[in-house]
Amino acid sequence: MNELKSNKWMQLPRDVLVGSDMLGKVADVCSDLQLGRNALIVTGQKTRGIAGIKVAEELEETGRIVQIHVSSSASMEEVENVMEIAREMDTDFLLGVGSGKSIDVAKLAATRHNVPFLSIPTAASHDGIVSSRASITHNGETTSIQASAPMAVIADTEVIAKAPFRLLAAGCGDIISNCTAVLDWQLAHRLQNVTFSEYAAALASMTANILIESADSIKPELESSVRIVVKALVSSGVAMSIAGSSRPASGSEHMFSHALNRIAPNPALHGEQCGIGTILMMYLHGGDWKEIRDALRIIGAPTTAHELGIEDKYILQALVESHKIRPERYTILGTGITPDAAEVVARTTGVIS
Ligand SMILES: NC(=O)c1ccc[n+]([C@@H]2O[C@H](COP(=O)([O-])OP(=O)(O)OC[C@H]3O[C@@H](n4cnc5c(N)ncnc54)[C@H](O)[C@@H]3O)[C@@H](O)[C@H]2O)c1
Ligand SMILES: O=P(O)(O)OC[C@@H](O)CO
Ligand SMILES: [Zn+2]
Repeated sequence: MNELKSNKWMQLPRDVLVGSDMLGKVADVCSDLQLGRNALIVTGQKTRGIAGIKVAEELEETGRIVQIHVSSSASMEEVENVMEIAREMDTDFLLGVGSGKSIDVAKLAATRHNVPFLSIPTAASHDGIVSSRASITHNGETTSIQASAPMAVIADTEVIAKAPFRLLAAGCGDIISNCTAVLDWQLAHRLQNVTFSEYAAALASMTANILIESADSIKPELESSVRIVVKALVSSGVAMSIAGSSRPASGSEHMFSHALNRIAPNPALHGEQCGIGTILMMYLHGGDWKEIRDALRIIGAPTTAHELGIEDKYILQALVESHKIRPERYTILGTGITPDAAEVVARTTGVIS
């Protein structure tokens, strides 16, 4: 079935807060959304101290009962653990406080337990902070599962600016990947009559282009840089909601990143891999891959396998196998590229040397 035809329900966050000291607004947001008394926070080992405890305290001050669960992985087992705790404490809502993994676990557990979910990222490393999808590992395979969109996104720019800059640069890679995702979507529309949304595609492309033009404003430890990136991630998330699919923000470059996650012994960050995937796939599209590479370089995101910390052989293997990741999603990779063609694209773009 056409992956987009059945999706006519656009789910968007109701409240989006981006700015300094926004963690202090969490109780106001819960009151605004009339969220009830029992709250379950899913956070990470590191991010518990960075934001998890502060969020719990803010909620407790307004008389709410709060439980914190520290999650170590984005696995289905963890989602089930969290659902069990949610049942036991009869939680009214969940909060994902931390990086992508904590947010995904909380998002899917909340969806399955049928309660609202708030997304409180401590890093702006990808657009999952706002999307209605959760990337969860099950039996060794990571799949992107449909979930409810967060009721609210609370992005504290002060907290995010203190996170390692590598995470913010990765978020930029995830946004820039909209460039090839939209080209792939247009191609699939022309060749396979896949449903295409002009609005979603225009929003996704515009978001990536604004970020490319602002590349020299993305600097470490600056809240103004964080604001640019978070707004772009929100915008990409809205594009996916309009489309009812990740199509406007995920094409062949994401398939390359997903393939690397399967193949490379130590994969890099999602957004870093997608950024390099965008250079490679833009070359295959015959587009301006140098513009993509230069923007990533200015930002300080990796543009080579060496900077990614992944051996050249895994890059080549991932390129050859990327088309198998999501066979129903037609992209520039078509039915796959040969090992020698993979070597040409990777060497010409300087991804491998
Ligand atoms: N749901 C979606 O639509 C979607 C989209 C893209 C990626 N993902 C998934 O998200 C996950 C990747 O997320 P990620 O890139 O955030 O990586 P991650 O969740 O592995 O986090 C990376 C590291 O950043 C640290 N961190 C976060 N905030 C910090 C801070 N303020 N200070 C110091 N350290 C901090 C974490 O502790 C962690 O060690 C993957 O599982 C991926 O599949 C989901
Ligand atoms: O559907 P996927 O490929 O998981 O993509 C979602 C998100 O990473 C897009 O930026
Ligand atoms: Zn992504």
